[in-house]
Amino acid sequence: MPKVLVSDPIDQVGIDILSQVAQVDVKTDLTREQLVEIISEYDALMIRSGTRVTQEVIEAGTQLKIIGRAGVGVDNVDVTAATRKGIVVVNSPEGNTIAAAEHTIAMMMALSRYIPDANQSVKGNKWDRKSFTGVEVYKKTLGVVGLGKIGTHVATVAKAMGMKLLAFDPFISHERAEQIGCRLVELDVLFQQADYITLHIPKTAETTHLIGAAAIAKMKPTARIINCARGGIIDEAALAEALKAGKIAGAAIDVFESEPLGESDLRSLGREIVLTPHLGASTEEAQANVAIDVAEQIRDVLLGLPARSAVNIPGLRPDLLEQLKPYLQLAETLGNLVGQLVGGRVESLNIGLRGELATNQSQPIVVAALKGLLSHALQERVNYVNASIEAKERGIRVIETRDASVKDYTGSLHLSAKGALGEHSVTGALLGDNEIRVTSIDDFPVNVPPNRHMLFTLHRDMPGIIGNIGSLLGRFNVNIASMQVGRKIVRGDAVMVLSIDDPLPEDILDEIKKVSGIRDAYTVTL
Ligand SMILES: NC(=O)C1=CN([C@@H]2O[C@H](COP(=O)(O)OP(=O)(O)OC[C@H]3O[C@@H](n4cnc5c(N)ncnc54)[C@H](O)[C@@H]3O)[C@@H](O)[C@H]2O)C=CC1
Ligand SMILES: O=C(O)C(=O)COP(=O)(O)O
Repeated sequence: MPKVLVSDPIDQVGIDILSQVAQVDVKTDLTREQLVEIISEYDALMIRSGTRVTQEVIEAGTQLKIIGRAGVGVDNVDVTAATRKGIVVVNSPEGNTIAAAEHTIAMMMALSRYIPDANQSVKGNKWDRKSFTGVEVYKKTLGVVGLGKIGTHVATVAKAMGMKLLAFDPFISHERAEQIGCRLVELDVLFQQADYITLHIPKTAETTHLIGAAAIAKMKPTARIINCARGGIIDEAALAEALKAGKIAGAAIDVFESEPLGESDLRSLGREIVLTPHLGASTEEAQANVAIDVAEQIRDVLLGLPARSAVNIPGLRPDLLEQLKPYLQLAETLGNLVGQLVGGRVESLNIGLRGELATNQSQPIVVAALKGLLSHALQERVNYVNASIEAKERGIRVIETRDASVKDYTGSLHLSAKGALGEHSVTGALLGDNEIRVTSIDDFPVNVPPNRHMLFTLHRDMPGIIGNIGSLLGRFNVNIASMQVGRKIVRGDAVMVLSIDDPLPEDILDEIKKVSGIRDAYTVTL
């Protein structure tokens, strides 16, 4: 039974799903050293934002197949290191959207009405009404930085509260922003005009310290900033300084440069700051959502199925994945086949997408073909995660061509590989019931289902060859399951494709090559 380590607090519903297929160990207080020490026992790791999955952890995780982040941000995972090792990293892109957006609105209101300090005052047996006169958000301008899933929900709710909306997001169109009711502006304009600024962007090199002294200097003295996205997008020292000096009116912060928050000037500020310990996703509903979402993906991957929200498998959107699954299988099979026909090092792979396939997103198909191509050499070390990197590192040139006009099958795939030992091509298509058919070998037409063990010959189309090969295999007790010949012209060159029940030993292959009229012979194991 596979083993899953859960190293952050996860809703029980997720543990229950995992327990159906794996031994689940919940250990939420591990030190970095302890994690590195035990991770080699595990096939999967399930985390939230608390566990740092460093390169060291990934290197030590020799059995790891998947890292599941029960939430959105994967900045605590070295995704590059995981990708290199073929470890799938999955998250739950939508499970906590509402929770994070509602926390943002709660923070905005708490900040505007000084609720945390007023609450503390009453609990401290005071009845102070003077110190907590707040401000309304109605008719104020909210600047949303990052109009993705959370930013959009925040904007929608804020609009219903009567706020005017500005947004900055270089990856969103004006039309999309308008649909949400936001005016898309440059960041400086947002800084200058907004009464409230809320951040909903990932932390990247570009967004680190996006809000520092220079940005704050552009803001209104009445501006209030909310960060429920990621620590480090705000320069905390500059923020504390600006609040102390009254350069802006307030800040509500859920996420910090270093978590848990250590000694910080932010702690010593008064009612102008509201701090929560990374609670954006902490609702019962969100925790159930993300636990189910990620546990199901871990379960699927452990069962050999694809994950629906892998962050390091390029181009595999869940809806597309479902639609493309049979074609991915086709691409992988043909990649594997052509890779073995070429043998040795492959220099280039031409991928021809025809018919319906030419109109689809090609990246997953390309990845599947590369996975197949490399699988003979790399076995289980290559998967959908690292196939592109492995191919690139081997210097394999990938060329894609599309031809939607080919109509012989709904969609067909033509792979042509060139290597140090020669060049070969295969074409394949799916029948109505998604059964794979190889429809050409080296441009000779055939119609064969792939078989675990196959023998291909290139020979002169002349009487006696088929009989000779048949009796030679018979002599060596090799059972033929099916046989087909493809030729372009009578008495020209031809290919023979034999499905055989057992692998063909090398010495028999050498015998076959000696048969008169045989130009070449290849065995393939799929
Ligand atoms: N406090 C908490 O507990 C939680 C925090 N989060 C964080 O909230 C953030 C947003 O999450 P989602 O809305 O789900 O992500 P998303 O991917 O749907 O949206 C992010 C948006 O940021 C935009 N963006 C990227 N770089 C940008 C830049 N340099 N300037 C402006 N816009 C940029 C993207 O175009 C995208 O529209 C993430 O950092 C996530 O980790 C998410 C859930 C809970
Ligand atoms: O989903 C995210 O990005 C979050 O920040 C939530 O973090 P958490 O799972 O609550 O540690």
